[in-house]
Amino acid sequence: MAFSSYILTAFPASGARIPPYFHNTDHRQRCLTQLRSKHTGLEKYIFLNGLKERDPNLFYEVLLSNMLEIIPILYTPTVGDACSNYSHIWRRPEGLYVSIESKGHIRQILSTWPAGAAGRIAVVTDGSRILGLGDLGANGLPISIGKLDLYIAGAGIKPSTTVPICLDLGTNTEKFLNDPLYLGVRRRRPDTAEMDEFMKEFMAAMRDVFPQLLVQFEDFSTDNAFRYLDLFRNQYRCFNDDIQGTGSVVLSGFLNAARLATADAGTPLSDQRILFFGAGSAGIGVAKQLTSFFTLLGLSEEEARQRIWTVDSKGLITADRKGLQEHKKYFARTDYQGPPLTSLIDIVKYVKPTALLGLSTIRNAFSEDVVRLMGSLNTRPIIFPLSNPISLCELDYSDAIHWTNGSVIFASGSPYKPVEFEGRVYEPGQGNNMYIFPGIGLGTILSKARHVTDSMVEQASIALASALTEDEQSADLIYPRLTRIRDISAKIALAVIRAAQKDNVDENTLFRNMSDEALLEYVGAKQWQPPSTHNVPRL
Ligand SMILES: NC(=O)c1ccc[n+]([C@@H]2O[C@H](COP(=O)([O-])OP(=O)(O)OC[C@H]3O[C@@H](n4cnc5c(N)ncnc54)[C@H](O)[C@@H]3O)[C@@H](O)[C@H]2O)c1
Ligand SMILES: O=C(O)C[C@H](O)C(=O)O
Ligand SMILES: [Mg+2]
Repeated sequence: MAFSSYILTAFPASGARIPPYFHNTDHRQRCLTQLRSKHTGLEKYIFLNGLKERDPNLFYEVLLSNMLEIIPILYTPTVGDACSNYSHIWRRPEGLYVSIESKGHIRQILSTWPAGAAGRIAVVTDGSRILGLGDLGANGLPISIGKLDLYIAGAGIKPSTTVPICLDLGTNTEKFLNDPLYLGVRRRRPDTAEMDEFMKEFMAAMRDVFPQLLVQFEDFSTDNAFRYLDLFRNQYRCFNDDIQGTGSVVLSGFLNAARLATADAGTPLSDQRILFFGAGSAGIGVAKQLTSFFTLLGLSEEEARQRIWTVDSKGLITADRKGLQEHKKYFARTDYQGPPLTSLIDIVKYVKPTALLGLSTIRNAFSEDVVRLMGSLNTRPIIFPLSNPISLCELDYSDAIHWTNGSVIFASGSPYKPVEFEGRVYEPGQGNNMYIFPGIGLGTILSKARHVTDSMVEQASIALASALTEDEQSADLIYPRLTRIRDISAKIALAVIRAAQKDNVDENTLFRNMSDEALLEYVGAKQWQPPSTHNVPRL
């Protein structure tokens, strides 16, 4: 709906109440000025939320033309504040809550969603590990909404086909249970048996109500993230963003980073030694995906595994450790003899990594001595502090540049600003799954892939890595600039569709005979654009 017709619908007989020169002004600019007048990120988030409610098309138009400014508000880092405070800032219903108390009649709850069978993509969280902020319970909904805004802005998914969902299964965070304004059910989280029953009913009901839906699991605590991905990935059209999306985006950045590092050092690409600090769903998801970096170069799975080391809160993960969680076993080292290695600096001295990746939620864990050591071991050290939001990031960009004299190849999970050092401006990368999931979603939806296969995720990664322009390459970037995300998502979608075809999971086989060029054009044409509002001033 154009803005002027929106005004007339929202305020019948408002003709005379619209200021006489309103149409001579650019209302998008007015919105931006109002946004910029807010002092805190949370106030900006609340303002944007109100704008979206008043006029969704205008909201998306403003978002699309100001992505660099607005994405960090709707998404990491500010969405972290929005989640932490959601029970207090809540203003209106904007997503679907499915409560554990609805077990037995989940289908009826899902059927209340207005778009019904039109739903194509749902982001589902249970709020148990929102970013690195822990168990936020029913406050987790904004993460689903923020991801879907990226689907809309970044891939051109039609807003009315998106379904943001928060599963309200209780919380183990005492503070919320004692907060009179807390919006969720007041109970602790269920045990595995009760949660399994709930999840199985939920997924079956989702398919009944939304037959064409792709489900993105988001920010489930690590054990459940792996558990439900394993349980459902061959049965439903679904994927886990923290495991697979993050794996894919980091592989992509790593392909470009390793090329840069080895070109400068004159060493073989396959000589990479990768150290993971943090071994949860994200750390292990990325580590598994990074084995493809080596297998794509012709190494065996076993050789790839040997080039990866993992660290958790107890130190270097070794196979002899008692009670090791299942997901940590694959990368547990069998070749380390000696007392447990617990401090990061000792681990770096022992491993001599070419790359250090952080998915630990520990702020500033990459201390000056660690970063300087990485700089002395490598001509171009690869350091990716990937924990979100920024308040939990392992290393600030400015420190990374200063402590390595500008030699670092850097990507963080949340955005940093460029840094000037000794007369040169350095641009950070953002290694965030937001570059990948919109394209994976778009490709999966268009091809109606029955499942999201490993090769769809891997090809998405390669497509992203190959999307750098000459200009971006000459600036030493490892990810494309975010302003190009729509084009990039279309290219990723193309790669995902081709992989779905190879794996024979594409229910829509119409694209099989189309050339890449024609298919890319088709995908681009499918991307939703907000209908332009009244914005061109009539002067
Ligand atoms: N950049 C991205 O796109 C992206 C994607 C997904 C997750 N993440 C971020 O990754 C982080 C981790 O997510 P997760 O789901 O794996 O969480 P998690 O809680 O399961 O994992 C955290 C890991 O860090 C380890 N750890 C904790 N304290 C430590 C310490 N003092 N020293 C060493 N290791 C320590 C834990 O043992 C665990 O293995 C979060 O901050 C999340 O926001 C980023
Ligand atoms: O949400 C993000 O910014 C990335 C990722 O999914 C995370 O959990 O941190
Ligand atoms: Mg996440």
